[in-house]
Amino acid sequence: MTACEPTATSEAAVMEPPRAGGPLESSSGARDRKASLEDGTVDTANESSGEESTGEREGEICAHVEVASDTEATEVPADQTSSTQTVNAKRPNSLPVAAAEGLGLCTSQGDAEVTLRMGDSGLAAETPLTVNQMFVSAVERFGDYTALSWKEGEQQKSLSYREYYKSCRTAAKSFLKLGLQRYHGVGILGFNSAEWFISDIGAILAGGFAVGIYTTNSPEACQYVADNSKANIIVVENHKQLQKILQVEDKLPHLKAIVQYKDELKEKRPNLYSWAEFMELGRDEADAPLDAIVSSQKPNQCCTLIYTSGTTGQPKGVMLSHDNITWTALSTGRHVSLTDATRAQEVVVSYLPLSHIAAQMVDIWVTMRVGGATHFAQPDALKGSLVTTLKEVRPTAFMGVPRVWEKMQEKMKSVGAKSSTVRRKLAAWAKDVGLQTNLTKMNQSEAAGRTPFSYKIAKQLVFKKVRKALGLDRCSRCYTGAAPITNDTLEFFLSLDIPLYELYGMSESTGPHTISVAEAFKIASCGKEIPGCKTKLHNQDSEGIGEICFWGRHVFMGYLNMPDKTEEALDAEGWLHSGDLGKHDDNGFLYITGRIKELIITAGGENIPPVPIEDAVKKAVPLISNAMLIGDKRKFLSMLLTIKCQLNVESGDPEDELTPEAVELCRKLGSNATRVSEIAGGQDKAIHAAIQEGINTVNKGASSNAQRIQKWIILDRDFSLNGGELGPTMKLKRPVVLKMYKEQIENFYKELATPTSPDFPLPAK
Ligand SMILES: Nc1ncnc2c1ncn2[C@@H]1O[C@H](COP(=O)(O)OP(=O)(O)OP(=O)(O)O)[C@@H](O)[C@H]1O
Repeated sequence: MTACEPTATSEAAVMEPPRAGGPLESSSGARDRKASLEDGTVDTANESSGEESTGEREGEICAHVEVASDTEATEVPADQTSSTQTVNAKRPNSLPVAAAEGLGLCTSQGDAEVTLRMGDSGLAAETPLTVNQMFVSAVERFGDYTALSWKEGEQQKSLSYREYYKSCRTAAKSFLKLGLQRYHGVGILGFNSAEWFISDIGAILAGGFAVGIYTTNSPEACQYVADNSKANIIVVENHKQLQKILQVEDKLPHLKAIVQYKDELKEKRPNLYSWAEFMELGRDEADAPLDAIVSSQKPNQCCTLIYTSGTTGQPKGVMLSHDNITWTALSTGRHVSLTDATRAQEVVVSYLPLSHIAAQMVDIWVTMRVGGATHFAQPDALKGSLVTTLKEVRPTAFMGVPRVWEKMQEKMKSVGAKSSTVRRKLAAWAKDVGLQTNLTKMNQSEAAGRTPFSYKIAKQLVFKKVRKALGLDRCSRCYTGAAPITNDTLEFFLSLDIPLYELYGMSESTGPHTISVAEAFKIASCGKEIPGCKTKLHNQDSEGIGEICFWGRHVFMGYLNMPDKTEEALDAEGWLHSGDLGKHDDNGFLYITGRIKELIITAGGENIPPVPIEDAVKKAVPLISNAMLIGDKRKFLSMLLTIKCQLNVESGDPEDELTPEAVELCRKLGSNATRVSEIAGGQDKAIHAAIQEGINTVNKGASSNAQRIQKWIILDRDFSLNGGELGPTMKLKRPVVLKMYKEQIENFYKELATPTSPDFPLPAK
């Protein structure tokens, strides 16, 4: 397809993908990574529908941008038009590279339009839709099906698709009445709930941006997001979240109103509304102004901002277009073969932070595409109630970030450790059978298809019971993603006949880029691209490892008001550079091998990916909860370690008390410690010796002296979400940890002599 694809409301600018390493690629000079592309070190494994990129296409792109700029037809209320009119003016693209080459694939302006990356066949060629169009279609097909459900006390509540849509429209009218302007944010700060979804979609229908704010954000971090997105309205969950906004309210010039969706308002303030008051505002408003806004929206305009959690620096506002969302939901649903509600309704449990794209995609958008039902977990889901909810709801698909699966694994192990010898032996036998059978199936060897009898027995005696105990007995698809998971956890669940299908992507790719599925599953691989997307491995080394780059309609529009960062992320042809390293196997399965964005480059110039070393240490010393390797611009490597401890049930904060598993491990090592403080102080010789031994083992496997850990320290508190050391997907926020433990780190490097022995004896205190 080389022409604009007309949509129900407008024409959206479109573009077909460039061929990896094609002529356009070499036309940019500015970026380092281009040089190696020109060397021809490009993987084209997934180019089946790749088109030759030509100079003519550049011309086409310009033309399409102009078409897009000329197609504003619908009349929109006066206070909604100003930004849109700016779009219609032939504004130069904000990016120097884009401007120079006439590309319209990206922008850093919230009110701009981009060229859609249409393909000429298959899903990539599907007609682009706005969020409203997708929702209307869902209501037409699944109007009376349950869309959202939740528990209030002992009562079960729900909304059908028809009611859900109506509520979103009412919320949209209320937002407009409160003064929401086009392309301004509606911040949403709270735990997953129907109100969260309704605020999100209401904001989009009203022409604003839906902007999730992490509940763990400090007042200042909330302020940053609200200010950056020019939020006119902030929707908060409760009094606690309200206090954060009130603390920074004076510094938010665009803020007009705050809405609190749970609990009674504890105080009266002008422009503070309860949820009921808020919905009342829009209840009797006329339809016409909202309809005019909705029909003026185009698929290639921004509707959602996802703020990155800052594992690699200052949070950035990832601009997602209507098409990014509606198309990615379509492609993902197809890829994982979700069932349409008219045949059997899919059910998911919503509990992961909704300000993250993974949760939004799964809980809101993919589920809507197939008419599925989303059930809201309790706010204390991650503090322990999740499994209870899972057992009540029995989801058909379930997504957990690695930490969720690790927690389940730890819990199951500690329960298993307390069971009788016979039960333990039975479980060990069943797990062995489960692992072998699943690995055989995975490798599709000769034996595939012939399920051994022992597997059938293990399934009856163990696997079915485990699934039931986890609430996963109806769940044919269990996913992990958004952060790296260890092989240990993958194998643990595979041995229990629960294959974890891995999902890989970024906020900048509207969530998923690759997902493994039952029919194409390889342990430790993130699977293959969702249909209509392509991968390029940039600057490959001799092992075929290169930077993973994405192409497709899931690639974001750009970072809001950050042209430089946008230009860093997207090359001149529009390939999204992930900053992750990966390789393909012969069958096109993608494996993530590291993150360029967290590579340690020592003072000696050695490039060291920290995660494999950190994982190896955690494996060698199971007592360790988190490990962070230090060594960037340093003469040798050192490591910060934390110990597995209990979490406070209320706050989720790490406590001093060790987990039962950790206490037992200490016993085995000859220590009576029950608290982190007894270990962190350095007085527990047995534990120190065991950690040193584990580190020595890891050091022995190091490929060079520079890759050996020379010093380490046990910190007195585990890393946590609340503490700020971990992001919402439990990825380490390395810059935060570096800052928090600056003193301890400096102590590592104070000594004059550089230790080089792999058995460097004493840990720093
Ligand atoms: N299955 C996976 N395996 C390994 N790493 C993954 C996986 N899925 C996602 N990631 C990592 O997460 C990154 C995407 O993170 P995301 O877009 O969610 O941003 P974030 O958590 O907000 O952090 P940041 O602030 O670094 O952008 C990927 O680039 C990759 O490094």
